[in-house]
Amino acid sequence: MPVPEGLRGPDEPPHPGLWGPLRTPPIGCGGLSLALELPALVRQLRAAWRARRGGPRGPGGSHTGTWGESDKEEVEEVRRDVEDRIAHVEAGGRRTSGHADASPVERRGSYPLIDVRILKSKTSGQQGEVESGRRQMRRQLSFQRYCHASRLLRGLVPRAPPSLHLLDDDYLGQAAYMLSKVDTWNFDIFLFDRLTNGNSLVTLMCHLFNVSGLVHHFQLDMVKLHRFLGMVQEDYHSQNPYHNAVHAADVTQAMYCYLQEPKLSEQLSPLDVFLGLMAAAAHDVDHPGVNQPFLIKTRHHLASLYQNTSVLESHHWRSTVGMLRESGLLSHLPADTSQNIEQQLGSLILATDISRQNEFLSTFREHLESRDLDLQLASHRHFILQIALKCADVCNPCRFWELSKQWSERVCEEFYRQGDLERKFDMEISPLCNQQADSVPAIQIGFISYIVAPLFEEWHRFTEPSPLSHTMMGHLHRNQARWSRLLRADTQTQPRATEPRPGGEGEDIR
Ligand SMILES: Nc1ncnc2c1ncn2[C@@H]1O[C@@H]2COP(=O)(O)O[C@H]2[C@H]1O
Ligand SMILES: [Zn+2]
Repeated sequence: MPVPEGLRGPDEPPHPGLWGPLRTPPIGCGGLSLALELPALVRQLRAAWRARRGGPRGPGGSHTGTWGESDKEEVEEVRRDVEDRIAHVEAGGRRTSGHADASPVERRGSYPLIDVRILKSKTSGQQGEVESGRRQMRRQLSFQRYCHASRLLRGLVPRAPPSLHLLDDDYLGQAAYMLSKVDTWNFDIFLFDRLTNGNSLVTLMCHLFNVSGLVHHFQLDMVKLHRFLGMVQEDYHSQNPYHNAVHAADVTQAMYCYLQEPKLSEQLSPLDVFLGLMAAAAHDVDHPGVNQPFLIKTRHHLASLYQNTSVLESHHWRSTVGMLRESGLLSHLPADTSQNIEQQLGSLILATDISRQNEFLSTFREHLESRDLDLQLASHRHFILQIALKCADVCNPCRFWELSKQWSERVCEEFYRQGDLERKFDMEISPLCNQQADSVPAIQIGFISYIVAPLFEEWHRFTEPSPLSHTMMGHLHRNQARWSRLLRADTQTQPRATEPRPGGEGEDIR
C-alpha cells in the first residue's frame, strides 16, 4: 500500500493522494443495496480474519463449529494476554506505550466509576482505587469475553442464545433500511440501537467509514477497526442515562449530517472526515456520569492528573489514544502521522468542554463578521470541525420533540443522580442536580437559551443557505416553546423546594 509521507502543514490546501479527495469505496457499498451491505460488512470482517490466519479452515473453507488446534492456540494466547494485563494492573502500573509524548495514555475503563466506598472511607484512598481497577479489569478483560469476541469475528457464533449476533437477522433489514437514511435529521438513534441489539455505535461507525471511503482511503484493517470500535462502545457506561454509547452514536450521526453540508463537504479532506467521525464517536468515552466539579470536590485522582482543567475531556481523549494504540488501528501509518492524528483528536475532543463555550463562540462570531474563514486552510477547517462537533454534542434540543424530550429527560436524570449522591454524602448539591428544585423544563429552557440557541444561530449563519440548519432552528424554537408551556403548567400545579410550600420548610417533596 502507499505509505503516507505525513500530514500536511496546517495551512497547506488538500491535495490528491492519501489525503486527497475521497475515492469510491472498494467493496462497492454505493453500488450494493443496503440490505446487502451489512452482511457484506460481516463477511468482510470474517474474510479479513481468515486471511490473517492463513486462509479458510475446514473442508471447503467452512467452519464446523468445533474447536481445532489453532483455536486452542488462540485461546491460550488470549489467556496469556489477559493474565498479563491483570498482573500489570495488580502491579499498579501502566503499559508503556512506546510513544515519545509525555501525556498519559489511559488504560481502558480503569478509573471513572464512582465507587461510593471510596467516598465513604477517607482512609481507603489508594487501596480502594487499585481494588476497583483490578475488579473492573477482570470484568472487562474476562477470558470469556475475549473468547466470545474472537469467535464472533471468525463467524463461530454460538448456537444459543442467537441474539449474540452483531445484528440479529430479524432486525437486519430494518437496521439496513435505517442506514440508507443515515444522513437525514429524523434518524431515530434509540430505535437503531434496539435494532442493532445495543451495537449502534459500532454498526453506525463501520457503515460511515465504509460509505465515506475511509476504510479504503486509509487502508484500514477491518478487524482492527472493529476491535477499536468495540472497545470504544464497551467503554461507554451503559448504566448512565445520558452519557452512554447511544449518545456517542447520536453525536456521530449528527456530525455526519454536518459534514454533508454543501459549504463543508466539498472542502473537507478524508483526514478531516476521519477525525470528525472518530472524535464524535469517542468524545465522551468512559464518562463516569458525574461532572468535573464533582470529581474535583471528591478529590478523584483524574482531577489531580489533569490539574482540575478539562478533566473529563482529557480523560476521554487519552483513553481514546490508549485504545487506538491497543487496537493497532493506525500502526501501519508512519509514527508522525499517527501522532498528528492523536493530537488533532485531542484538540477536537477538548473543544467539547462546555466551559469553553464562550471562547469558541466569540472566535466563531469574529470569523463570521470579518468573513475571513478560508476552508482551503487546514487550520480553518479544523476550527470548523471543532464547532461542528460542539454543535453535534448539544444538538438534542434541535431534534424532533419525541427524540429531543428523551434526551432532556435522560440528561436531567443523570444530573439528579449526581445530586442524590451529593445529598447522601452531605456534599453541597451542584447546580441543576437538585430534583426538588430544578425541574426538567426549567433546565431545558436555560440550556436552550444560554448554550444551544447562541451556538446554532452562528452555525445557521455559517451554513446558510442550508435546509438542515433551517430544520434544526425550527425544532429548536418549537421545543423551546413547548418547554415554556410545560414550565408554566409545572409552576402552577407543582410548587418546588425553592418556593414556599404548604406544610412547612425544607420538606422533601419527592
Ligand atoms: N438537553 C440538555 N439539557 C441540559 N444539559 C444538556 C443537554 N444536552 C446536553 N447537555 C449538557 O451539555 C453538555 C455537553 O457536553 P457533554 O456531552 O459532556 O455533557 C453535556 C451535558 O452536561
Ligand atoms: Zn457529549
